[in-house]
Amino acid sequence: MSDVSRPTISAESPYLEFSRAQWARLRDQHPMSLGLNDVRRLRGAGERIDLAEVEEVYLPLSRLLNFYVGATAGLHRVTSDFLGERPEKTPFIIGVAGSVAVGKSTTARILRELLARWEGTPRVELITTDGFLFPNAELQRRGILNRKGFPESYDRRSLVRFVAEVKSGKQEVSAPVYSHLTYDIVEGERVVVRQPDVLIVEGLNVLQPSQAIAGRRNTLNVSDYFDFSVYVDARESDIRRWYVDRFLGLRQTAFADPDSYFHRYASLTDEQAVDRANQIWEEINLPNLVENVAPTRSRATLVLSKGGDHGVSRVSLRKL
Ligand SMILES: Nc1ncnc2c1ncn2[C@@H]1O[C@H](COP(=O)(O)OP(=O)(O)O)[C@@H](O)[C@H]1O
Ligand SMILES: CC(C)(COP(=O)(O)O)[C@@H](O)C(=O)NCCC(=O)O
Repeated sequence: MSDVSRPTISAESPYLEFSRAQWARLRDQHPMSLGLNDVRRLRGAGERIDLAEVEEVYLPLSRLLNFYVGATAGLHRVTSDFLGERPEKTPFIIGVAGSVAVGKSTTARILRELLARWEGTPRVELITTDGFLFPNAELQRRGILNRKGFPESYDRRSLVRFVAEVKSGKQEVSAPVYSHLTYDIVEGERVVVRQPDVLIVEGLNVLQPSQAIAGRRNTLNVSDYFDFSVYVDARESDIRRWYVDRFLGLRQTAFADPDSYFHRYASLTDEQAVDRANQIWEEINLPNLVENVAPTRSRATLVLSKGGDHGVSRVSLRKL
């Protein structure tokens, strides 16, 4: 008879499958709760997320990640010993992937706050891959301005170089910045990362495998540097609804700003806005999800499957 308290293991899948209740129970086995400071930090970051969700899903995940960080540091130590080298501290790199509007940024920000509370990882930096999109002028030159978010819209070489430099322990590494307001790379602005304990790299395509390109020697992809990766998953119909809802909300916030690239959307009626959001979804984000993002799900170390209210209903963890 199967034990409902145990995760499901199947010979065909490389994952252990936890129901929400099974995952949440891990918290009791490894006592942990949010302190007042954690709650303050999360609230300060402006997340609308339910605290029970944080306690039951993200807190155990952050604890597990903290164990992985410790174990990976141990592996680096024995390797350095073996090679007779002086051990150097190597940042632990986490990738967060998934569709537009599935909640990658929210997940990444929560993990950042929670990870920073555990011993050994007080310095957690977060970078989003949109900073590595080509500037609009370059996308236009290549005829792919309507392909933002597709793999070819990114300067993948710069992204890989950025992560490789952080991982190699370089003192200061900087990345370009993307503005959702101007819909373009911000000229002259950089975000600087200084030897973090953990770097979270969040973006649509971060789990893409490297592709061997004839005549090119260095074909590594950013995923080759990950120590752990999370894929945030949900039904397409739910993600589309979250996308449309976010678009409707942006009319009162970002679109209302006269500097916004999409200022013209601020005056759309509800019906017009829903139509426009659905159109963008169907022409850009859905094809990208189907062709490029979803196929990378099976490469993740952990998959968070969400229900229609953003609550995580299942957690799949790759077996060791
Ligand atoms: N765990 C969550 N609980 C409640 N709302 C969420 C959660 N995650 C995301 N959202 C909401 O869903 C929308 C998309 O989330 P976001 O993190 O911006 O997605 P992405 O970075 O994948 O485009 C936003 O409106 C966000 O507030
Ligand atoms: C900027 C994005 C490509 C996401 O980039 P990411 O941070 O995942 O690299 C995406 O949010 C976007 O703007 N897509 C274009 C279509 C749209 O407006 O939804």
